[in-house]
Amino acid sequence: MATAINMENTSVAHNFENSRKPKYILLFSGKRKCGKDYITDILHTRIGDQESVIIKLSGPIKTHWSKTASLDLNKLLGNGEYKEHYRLEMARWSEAIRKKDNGYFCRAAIDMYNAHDKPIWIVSDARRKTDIQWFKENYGDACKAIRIIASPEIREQRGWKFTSGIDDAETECDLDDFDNWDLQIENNTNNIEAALEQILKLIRFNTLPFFIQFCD
Ligand SMILES: Nc1ncnc2c1ncn2[C@@H]1O[C@H](COP(=O)(O)OP(=O)(O)OP(=O)(O)O)[C@@H](O)[C@H]1O
Repeated sequence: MATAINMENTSVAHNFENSRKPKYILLFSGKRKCGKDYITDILHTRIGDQESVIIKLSGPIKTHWSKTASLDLNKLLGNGEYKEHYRLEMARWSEAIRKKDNGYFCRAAIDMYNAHDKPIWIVSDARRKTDIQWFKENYGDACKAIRIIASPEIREQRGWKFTSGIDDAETECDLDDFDNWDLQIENNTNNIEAALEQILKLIRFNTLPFFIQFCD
């Protein structure tokens, strides 16, 4: 699903201090090809564009890095040699930034997807404990951590193939032993209605008009 991206705004979260707090932040995580994009796209459609926005924490990394290192952003966004050539360097660069400031890419992504005035943020790719920690430190109980689980067989049917260096990397494994999920949902079948219902229940989203549901 196309999500509005502010490609021009590659500076980090100037608006952050003044931004309104969202009512809910749904932090999705799960192994590759478990269906994070699939479920969050449908959820976003169900809740609506006025009330929700999808935030990809990986979104700003390439834009920021291409600026910093004076590289061709379009080539980095593609699937060719160019991206592969710079992959490791980019990973090192982003890791160094994260070590200094674990909220850097979270704030940049919030800005990039123009999330500030949407009450529900759907973060589709939490990968590290520090991602969840940063949101919880800044937004408290508004945050709900959701783990999507699919069996290895189903993930393979969806195109996953174990790749050393990716599937055994920190980005893929850091949340494997996280034990504070607000919700864990299975996504092994084509029917995701029950899963959607559980997620919507978590944020008490129902068919009442939006302004009534979210009045304090
Ligand atoms: N419940 C489902 N029913 C039908 N197709 C699904 C379902 N869940 C996921 N898929 C399909 O499986 C594939 C992988 O899903 P998706 O891209 O959402 O996974 P992901 O977790 O975001 O993967 P990655 O971590 O690699 O980005 C997609 O083609 C998607 O349409």
